[in-house]
Amino acid sequence: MPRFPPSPSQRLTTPRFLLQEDWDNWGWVSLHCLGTFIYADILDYKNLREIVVNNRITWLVHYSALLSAVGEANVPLSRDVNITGLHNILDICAEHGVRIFVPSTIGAFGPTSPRNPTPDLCIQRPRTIYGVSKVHAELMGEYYHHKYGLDFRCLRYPGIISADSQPGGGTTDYAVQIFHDAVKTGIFVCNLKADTRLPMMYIVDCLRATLEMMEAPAETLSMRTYNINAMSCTPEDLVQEVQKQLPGLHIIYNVDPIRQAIADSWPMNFDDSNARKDWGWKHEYELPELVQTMLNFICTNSRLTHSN
Ligand SMILES: NC(=O)C1=CN([C@@H]2O[C@H](COP(=O)(O)OP(=O)(O)OC[C@H]3O[C@@H](n4cnc5c(N)ncnc54)[C@H](O)[C@@H]3O)[C@@H](O)[C@H]2O)C=CC1
Ligand SMILES: CC(=O)[C@H](N)C(=O)O
Repeated sequence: MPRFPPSPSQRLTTPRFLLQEDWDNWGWVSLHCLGTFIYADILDYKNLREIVVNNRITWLVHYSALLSAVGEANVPLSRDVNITGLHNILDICAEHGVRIFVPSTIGAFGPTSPRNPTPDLCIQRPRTIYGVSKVHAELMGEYYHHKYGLDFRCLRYPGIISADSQPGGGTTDYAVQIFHDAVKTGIFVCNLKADTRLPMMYIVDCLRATLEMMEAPAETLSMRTYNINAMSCTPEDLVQEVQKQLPGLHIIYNVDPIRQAIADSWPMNFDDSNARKDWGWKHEYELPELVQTMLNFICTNSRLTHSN
């Protein structure tokens, strides 16, 4: 078990040298203690440009966004953050020769896309402002690549499951919340139907995929935007796996119609064969390992919190 919080010398370690067990145990928590953090508004173009220039940024990973469910609750803010914010970032990167990674999502597809499986190239007509903004990001990034030579790279993530932060207002939030509630109260209220199948991935695989795609030689990339996948599961599958460890877990299904409609329009299975072929993508975590790792992390953290 790594020391937490990391010592000053550990803080100097770059993410690339973190051990697998560090990721498993502390994940982003370790990363949080490694670098300089500057609060910035993605809509403040001048300030962002100053940060990029003053810190000699060469790679920009652009994660700021409003996710699918919160986006539907505030369309103007979502449009500003997800679309205007992206424009700011693309312009700064193009102007200063900065390479850029932007995550897209299964939410970039819609009810008219093939859902089982969903390939990289097919109809994309999402019905959420989140999905529309992500299709826009994919197309704008690819356009800047062809027009200005911007090194734009993009992965469409499935629902990402991680233990060290609270879910951010997405349709796949249930798959994170279940672990916290299972450990804290033993009761979980699920806002999607038991048989809603969606692609999912553990955060460690997601971060590794991101780094591998960013490091892939340009000539291996036949596309600038790739699907990546690990597993595909329903709330029922997840509940059964968690109950193997915590048999007392009680589930109540209380479906949220907005989230359910979004989930019903998203891919059930994600075809990531191009990522596997072009730059060797391979996931490591299947559902049983994911559940075990999540429960270990949350139980250890809650024991530490109670003993402090
Ligand atoms: N978590 C998931 O399952 C998936 C996430 N993604 C993408 O990964 C990225 C990160 O997602 P999460 O960490 O889950 O979401 P999150 O909601 O936890 O984080 C989004 C971040 O954006 C920041 N933000 C919002 N408005 C801002 C502004 N005006 N200026 C600067 N920052 C602002 C928020 O403070 C927050 O830290 C997003 O682009 C999302 O679309 C894609 C697919 C799946
Ligand atoms: C899959 C995503 O993009 C995100 N977690 C959401 O549910 O909005």
